[in-house]
Order: sequence, then C-alpha cells, then structure tokens
Amino acid sequence: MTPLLRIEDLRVTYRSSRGDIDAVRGVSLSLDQGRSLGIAGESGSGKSTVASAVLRLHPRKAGVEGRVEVCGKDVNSLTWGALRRMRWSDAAIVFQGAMNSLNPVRTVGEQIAEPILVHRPETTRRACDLRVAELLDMVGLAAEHAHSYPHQLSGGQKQRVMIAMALACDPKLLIADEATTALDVKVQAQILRLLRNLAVELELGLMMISHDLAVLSSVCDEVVVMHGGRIIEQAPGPRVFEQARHPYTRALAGAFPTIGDPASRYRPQGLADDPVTVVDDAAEREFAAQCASVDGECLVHKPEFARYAHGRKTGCLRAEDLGIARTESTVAR
Ligand SMILES: Nc1ncnc2c1ncn2[C@@H]1O[C@H](COP(=O)(O)OP(=O)(O)OP(=O)(O)O)[C@@H](O)[C@H]1O
Repeated sequence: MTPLLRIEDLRVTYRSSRGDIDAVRGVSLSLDQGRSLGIAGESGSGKSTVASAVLRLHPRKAGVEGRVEVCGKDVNSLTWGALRRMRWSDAAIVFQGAMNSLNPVRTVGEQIAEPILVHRPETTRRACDLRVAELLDMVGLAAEHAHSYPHQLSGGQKQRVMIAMALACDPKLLIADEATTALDVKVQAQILRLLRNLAVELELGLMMISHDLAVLSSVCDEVVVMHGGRIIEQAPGPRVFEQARHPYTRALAGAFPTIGDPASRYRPQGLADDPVTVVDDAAEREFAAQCASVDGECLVHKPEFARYAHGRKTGCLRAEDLGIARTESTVAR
C-alpha cells in the first residue's frame, strides 16, 4: 500500500543575511492512512520546516532537496494549480495560534465555508450551509455557532473552528503544528481528544508537531524526535517515555516549563548547553558536548541511525551501552 505521506531524505536550507541555515538535514519518514505520527523536538529543531515542506509552504527562496509525496503525488514537482488543489483536498494544516488568524468581521460559518466555495465552486449555498453545520458538529460545536463572530468564542472554540476549516474539503492528511500549545491544560486535553477521535473516525493520517513529548505520546501511534534538523529517535508513541534510548529524548522527556520564565519553557533537562538551532555538519558533535552520557567516540564519529527492538530507531552511538540490543542492520538516514 502506498503511504499517505512519504518523505525521503528531505533537506531544507533557508537563505538568510547571516548565511544559510540548514533547517532540515536528511529527514525520511512515512505515514499511512489511519495512523498518527508525532514530531517532537525543541524550538529550532526543524519540526515546522518539515510540515511546511509537506504542503510546500516554505519561502520560495528556500532550497529544498529530497522527495515529498502526499497521496502518491510528488509535491515538489506539482504545478501551482495542482498544488492549490492538493492543499485542503489532500492535506490541510492547523497552525499554532491559528485561531487568532480568524477574520474578526466575518462569521465563523462564512470562514468555514470559504475553502469549500473556493475548492468546490459547484457547491450550492444550501449544500455549503449543511456542510458547515456538519463540520461544526464534528468538532463539537453547535450549528448556531455558524452565526457567531470570533470574539464571541473562547480560545478552545476558536481552535475547534480552525480544525473544522481544515477538514472542510475532506483531506486525508491533517497536520497539527503546535495546535494546542496556546490553550490551557484542560482545553488542550479536550482538543487533543478531539483530534485523536477525528483521526480514527475519518481514517485520517494525522501528523502532530509539538515540543511536548507527553502530548504526542498520548495521541500518536509513532513519535519521531528531531534535533538539529535530523531525526535522532523513533519509537511507538505510547512507549516513547519508558523506551526512550537517546539521551536527548530522555532529556526532552524530563522537560517542564518554569512559571514566569517563558524562555525556559520545555528546555530539556540535564543538557549542558544551548539548543542547536543554526545547524551544521558538526551538530551531532555539538549535541555530544551537551550530553550527560557522552564518551570519547561520540566526539569523533557521526552516529548511525539504527533500528532496535520493538520498532525503535535511534541515532545514539551508545544506545547498546544504555540498555538495548540492536536487532537489525543499520538503516540509511
Ligand atoms: N523563513 C525562515 N527563514 C530563515 N530561517 C528560518 C525560517 N523558518 C525557520 N527558520 C530557521 O530554521 C530552523 C528550524 O526552524 P523551525 O521553525 O522549522 O523549527 P521548529 O522546531 O519548528 O521550532 P519552533 O517550535 O520554534 O517553531 C531555525 O533555526 C529557524 O530559525
């Protein structure tokens, strides 16, 4: 079966006045219909760049190499017209803080209807109203909310509207990029439950991006962890905590926010240095300098990304010393 999403050796470089930034450096992953994949990592690790590449939303000047396929379509060779059709109909995205991008002077119903009317212009007004009511129901909002303005809704309700909008054209792949980060803990849990239930009911492929490993492990079948533009670990979502082998994943698992100091939010615990954001070929060694389990070899060799028991993959040279046996041969990354 062709995966819904297949990314092969993706590399994305941003051009900036301070020089090139290799934001993604050889990411490969795939996602089947009806499955959910989480992407974890600190700020600057390249998570959103992967999401942008799936919908070709990165700046035009960015350099992109590798292959991205959505529903079997090679995203980077689509014409602009085909790309427009692919967005919303094959894949849709809900961004962090997207709820604040709702137009304050248009009703919720008008805004949910917009992608339907643009992408399916043959839809009658009546059919569109029915679809809006159905979408509101799917995200747990009463049909009357179609007549509400954004300021009349809570943050959680606005995020539900954004999810309804993303689902308007029946995409098969839904990407949620930090979609619950700005919400309080209780509402966050409700939205996560909603996303998980929708993914199951509609048999979506769900890609969830978050710096919060707990959030991802509660929703996703599989979690990959990014550091410095690379995937450094992959594990089944529900077991990512107890089975984390890479010291960076373990540090991320211990991350918690400090009240009153937003800059400290979700800083991985037990690492010595600043996170790697502007990355280069030495990023693995930079991580080694931060790592509590480092030994001499880590400072010299580039770690292999290898497969271990129970569907785990990790890019830590010392994984075997740290408690697991390799079961299959090395895989390219
Ligand atoms: N449009 C851009 N132009 C230049 N550099 C960019 C651009 N977007 C991202 N970057 C840089 O690319 C790197 C990866 O950024 P990205 O946003 O993908 O990381 P992230 O893990 O999603 O972080 P966050 O959680 O903060 O969004 C960072 O160094 C970032 O500063």
